[in-house]
Amino acid sequence: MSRTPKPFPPGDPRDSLILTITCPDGFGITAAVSGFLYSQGAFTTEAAYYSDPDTGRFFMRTVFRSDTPGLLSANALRECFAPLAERYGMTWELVSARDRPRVVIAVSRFGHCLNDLVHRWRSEQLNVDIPAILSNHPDMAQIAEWHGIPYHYLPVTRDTREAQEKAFLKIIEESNADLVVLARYMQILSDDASRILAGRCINIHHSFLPSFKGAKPYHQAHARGVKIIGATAHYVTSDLDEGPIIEQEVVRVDHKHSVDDLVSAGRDLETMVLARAVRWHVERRVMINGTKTVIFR
Ligand SMILES: Nc1nc2c(c(=O)[nH]1)N[C@@H](CN(C=O)c1ccc(C(=O)N[C@@H](CCC(=O)O)C(=O)O)cc1)CN2
Repeated sequence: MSRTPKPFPPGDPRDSLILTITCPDGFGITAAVSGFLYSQGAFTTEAAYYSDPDTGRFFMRTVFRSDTPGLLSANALRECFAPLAERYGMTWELVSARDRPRVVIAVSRFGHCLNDLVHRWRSEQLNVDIPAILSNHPDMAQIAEWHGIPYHYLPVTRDTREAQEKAFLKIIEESNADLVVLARYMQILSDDASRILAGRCINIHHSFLPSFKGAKPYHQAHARGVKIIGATAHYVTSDLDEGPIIEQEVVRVDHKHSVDDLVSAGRDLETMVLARAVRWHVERRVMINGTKTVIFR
């Protein structure tokens, strides 16, 4: 099939398919994938690769138009691509940019991250659906009600922790959630919950990890006399605040800042960092690489 090199007419970027791949590194991977896409009549609009010398893993993200003449459907492409993927030991995913991941948000008493994410959803900055908001406090119910999102108040005490988490997970399952966001949700998930949600639960920690893990990081930072504070979005694992980091941001502080001043200075960092992490995750730009991540921004 001969084609004169000419650009494909511009269209809606949401009429695209996103192929993400990770596999053991080696020769010919990009050629094999690009050759496959070319043979299928795909018009590539974005491609990124990373070869990690430490882990010997290769990472690839390719975006191509889904509306080129003769291109197979996503399901048919998946069937055709599977043998090649098998040959290279690929872990891969092919999704449509039009897909709207279902995101359940969990919050406790600080609503700035929740409010920011819901606003970004409402203003179509985030191509997601939010089927539920969960909380161990009633404080944020009005935000949910205003936006017509079901709010599940799941109070927790030391004695009810196990039952509360069971209810938490049941709502996530019944919501068919693709992603869970802990938007300042101040409860530690059990090892079981962390395993169930592995790779699809993002937490915003209000410090520049690995400094000041755990509870009250601003109090810890103030006591230490730090000159910067930060926020970190990371995947949740059973090791508290040690999951693969997705995004971080920092701001300068000094001796004049009280703990409350640190909390205020950190608030906008937290919302910005979490919003970036959620957007990159739903756009399939984040790939887990052992204890770290590769981010194709
Ligand atoms: N399994 C995991 N669960 C959670 C993680 C994680 O990385 N792995 N991140 C935390 C968020 N977090 C800091 O960002 C955090 C939240 C809560 C605590 C904590 O000590 N909580 C106390 C109760 C506090 C309260 O009721 O106000 C507790 O759970 O006993 C530390 C760090 C979210 N979960």
